[in-house]
Amino acid sequence: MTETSSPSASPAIELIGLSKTYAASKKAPAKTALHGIDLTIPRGSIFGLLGPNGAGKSTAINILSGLVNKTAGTARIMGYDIDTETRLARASIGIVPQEIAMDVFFTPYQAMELQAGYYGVPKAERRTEEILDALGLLDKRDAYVRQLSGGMKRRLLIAKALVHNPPVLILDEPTAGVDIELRRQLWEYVQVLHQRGTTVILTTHYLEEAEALCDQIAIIHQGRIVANESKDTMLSRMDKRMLVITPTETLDTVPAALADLSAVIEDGNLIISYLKGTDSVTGLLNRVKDAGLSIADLRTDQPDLEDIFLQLTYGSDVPT
Ligand SMILES: Nc1ncnc2c1ncn2[C@@H]1O[C@H](COP(=O)(O)OP(=O)(O)OP(=O)(O)O)[C@@H](O)[C@H]1O
Repeated sequence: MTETSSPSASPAIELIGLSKTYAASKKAPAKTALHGIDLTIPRGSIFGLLGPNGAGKSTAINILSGLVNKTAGTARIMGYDIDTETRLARASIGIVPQEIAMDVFFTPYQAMELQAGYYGVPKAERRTEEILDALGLLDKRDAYVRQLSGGMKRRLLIAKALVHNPPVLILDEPTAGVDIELRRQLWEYVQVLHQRGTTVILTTHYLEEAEALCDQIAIIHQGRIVANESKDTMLSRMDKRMLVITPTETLDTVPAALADLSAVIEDGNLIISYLKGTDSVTGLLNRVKDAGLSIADLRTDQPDLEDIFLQLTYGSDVPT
């Protein structure tokens, strides 16, 4: 194994031209799940990888964990190439899977010890009790996994992913189907890991979760990265507002006098996009009146991360 990279200067994750095409089977034609994606995840970030079902998130994660072979491109974890420095790359990452599939005949303590053995963590360096304690499972250390609640099993999955103290932790849909209290606990623990310097990557369908936790967000859609920016930049798109005007007479097209505005007609309403703090709503209303429209009703709408997400992934009707 050659170790030519310079891990200390490298990002936590670096994907360059990463592609995956699943081969055709009797039941389905070949499917390209990733179209040469480039993605850099900085060290120490809490990074949200968002995308609708089937976008390619699991494929990307499974390539990093070695479950799926890529078709082309390069993937590095903490600077270690998954092809040429496989062992170091694997040791650098912990993955908490979506599915709760566990051997029910082990206790949490035994499950942790087995996992530590799998990663070759020497007995003296194991932190089994410390990790179980951090995840609120110490009092269940000797219970059978089958006796644990769904939330406890999920926490045990996180505990197992931490046995080798990986600098990068990937949580695949960590709070799907989890109650509010457990979600809050998991969020708190993610913050603790973050404060300790762990790079945390999470996939989630809950945009609220990404908004609360992540400092950087990438959106993947049909195997392509369609946005990748800091959360603040993504949220600053929210300076955009929509002025929704219901005219007294139904409109089919934007009046020519308003053609220079960012405006569309939807369900007979005139929707004008503007920037809060930059454009004057009074000025816009005067323009509308000068165009000869009389206003029956009006309101302003604010896009949120959900709108931005839909706009980027479904070409939704949020005006830009
Ligand atoms: N083993 C496989 N064989 C063939 N096609 C696959 C395989 N695994 C995934 N795909 C296809 O590749 C595409 C991407 O799937 P992937 O599971 O990576 O998406 P995802 O973003 O993780 O979705 P989800 O949020 O539903 O888990 C989908 O069209 C999926 O049907």
